[in-house]
Amino acid sequence: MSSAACSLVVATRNKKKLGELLELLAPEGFALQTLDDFPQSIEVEETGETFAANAALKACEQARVLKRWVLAEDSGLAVDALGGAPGVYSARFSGEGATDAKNNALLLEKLAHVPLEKRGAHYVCHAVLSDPAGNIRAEAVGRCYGRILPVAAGSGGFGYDPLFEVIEYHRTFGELAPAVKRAISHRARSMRLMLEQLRVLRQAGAFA
Ligand SMILES: O=P(O)(O)OP(=O)(O)OP(=O)(O)OC[C@H]1O[C@@H](n2cnc3c(O)ncnc32)[C@H](O)[C@@H]1O
Ligand SMILES: [Mg+2]
Repeated sequence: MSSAACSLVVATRNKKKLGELLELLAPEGFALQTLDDFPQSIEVEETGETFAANAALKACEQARVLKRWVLAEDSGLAVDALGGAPGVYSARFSGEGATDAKNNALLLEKLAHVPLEKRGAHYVCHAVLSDPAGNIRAEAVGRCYGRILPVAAGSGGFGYDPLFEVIEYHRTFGELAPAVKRAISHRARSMRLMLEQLRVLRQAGAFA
């Protein structure tokens, strides 16, 4: 499992997301590489209207270029009072030059007059595994439910985490320990389902 041809490329340009994915996948014994290992890796445009479509674009287009197995995910926040927005636009909610701080500020502004009991939201993570030819070989979806607080709490995680209060804990992912996020987040749930499929594929010799 140690040669480059056997390895799995975890494809994301978001360092915080990459950190979480590596922590979830690394203990499972796969030889993981990142886009930093491939100077020829491309920027994939997220032109899809669904998490599934964008995850497929990120995995399959990169796989065709790299000629490697590629795992990618598209994730985001769906807010009930905003009809599911920002959704697939979560990373670019505040437009050109968006940052986590600007996105959070815009979210608070849009929910300014929404009472606490109507601030339900959930994170979604849709993961896709592509083979080196660019064919989808596995998919998995994970969700995590909570609500958007009117004031940020904590500095852990990334993105909307300081505003996202997790239903099970009544704390935001900004406040909760990384180990909790690793156990119950949308990404954790998606990766648990993906890992089941990765193990089956590995057993069948797919990565050999
Ligand atoms: O596309 P890649 O390169 O993977 O990196 P990205 O940050 O653009 O990733 P997405 O397109 O999947 O958009 C995800 C956005 O959704 C939000 N998001 C997703 N998961 C999150 C999490 O665990 N905590 C906080 N915000 C999250 C955050 O704004 C992310 O930038
Ligand atoms: Mg993106």
